[in-house]
Amino acid sequence: MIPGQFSYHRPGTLADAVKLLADLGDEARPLAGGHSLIPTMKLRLATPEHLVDLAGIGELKGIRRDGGTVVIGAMTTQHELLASTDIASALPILHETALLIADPQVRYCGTLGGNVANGDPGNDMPALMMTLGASYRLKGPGGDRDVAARDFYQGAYFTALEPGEILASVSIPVPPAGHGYAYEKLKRKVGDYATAAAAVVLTMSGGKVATCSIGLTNLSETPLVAEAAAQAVIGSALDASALKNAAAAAVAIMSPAGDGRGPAEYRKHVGGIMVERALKRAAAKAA
Ligand SMILES: Cc1cc2nc3c(=O)[nH]c(=O)nc-3n(C[C@H](O)[C@H](O)[C@H](O)COP(=O)(O)OP(=O)(O)OC[C@H]3O[C@@H](n4cnc5c(N)ncnc54)[C@H](O)[C@@H]3O)c2cc1C
Repeated sequence: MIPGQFSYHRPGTLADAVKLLADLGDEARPLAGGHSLIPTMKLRLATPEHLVDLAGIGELKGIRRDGGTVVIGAMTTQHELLASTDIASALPILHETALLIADPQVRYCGTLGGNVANGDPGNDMPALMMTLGASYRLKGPGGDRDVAARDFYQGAYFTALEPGEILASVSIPVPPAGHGYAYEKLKRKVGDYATAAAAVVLTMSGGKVATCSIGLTNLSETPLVAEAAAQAVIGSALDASALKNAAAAAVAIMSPAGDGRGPAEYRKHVGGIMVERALKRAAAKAA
């Protein structure tokens, strides 16, 4: 459980970090909270020769409102998300989801940027970011670009990040006032990754679902957007048959691996239940 040898770098600006990563090449990795990368290095599943610590870069921190969007610096910790009254009021589902990640010790160190950049299908934030229609600002040697969260995840631990690019911030459109939301996560014990989880953001009008977005965590090698499941409830009063149709449409796109959290069929089954529960709870919260 001792990592291989590496050199440690601590740039003070984002520009310096980008330059370092470009100069050091393939064997360099950004280090955020270290709560995924360091355990992976201890298991020798990753053996980077250089770690570029982003902790000293002030421009990667903070939460600010920009019109109808909340912009969150990549190095903002999950604890800081939970402490933010802006997040609690504008993006309550982000508060709810952050609270379901691991335990306080992990949340003090783990960052939003590290959580979404890692490409781990078990992480909770990626599916939520897809549900909310978030986009990621990437900075690299070739300049800046914005990538929609929905286009970012390409395979397990495989994302749209190009070599040398750093995820600088996450921009999240604020859902309309009165929206309903829920993140339902089944886990074996407090602090565990999801066996299956579903995020729902919806609006209701006249007792019927007007808009709906559904995301799924740890039910495939990437986070998923369940488009057909959302379509199955739009226009309905969320009666039993609409809920069943939505769950079935979501299950149809799931392809989890069987692992210590259960066989694939079990995880798909409970994934459908998470979708139903999240829809019901979100609708009950909608104004
Ligand atoms: C015991 C335990 C339980 C956990 N349970 C959960 C859970 O239930 N749900 C959950 O969602 N997470 C869970 N986590 C993960 C944790 O929440 C962190 O979010 C996660 O470790 C990644 O964030 P980090 O800041 O630690 O990133 P790091 O570990 O520092 O980095 C992770 C990866 O992302 C890259 N990276 C980091 N930041 C950037 C950036 N800005 N730009 C480009 N690349 C970057 C790194 O190079 C590395 O490859 C758990 C972790 C532990 C140790």
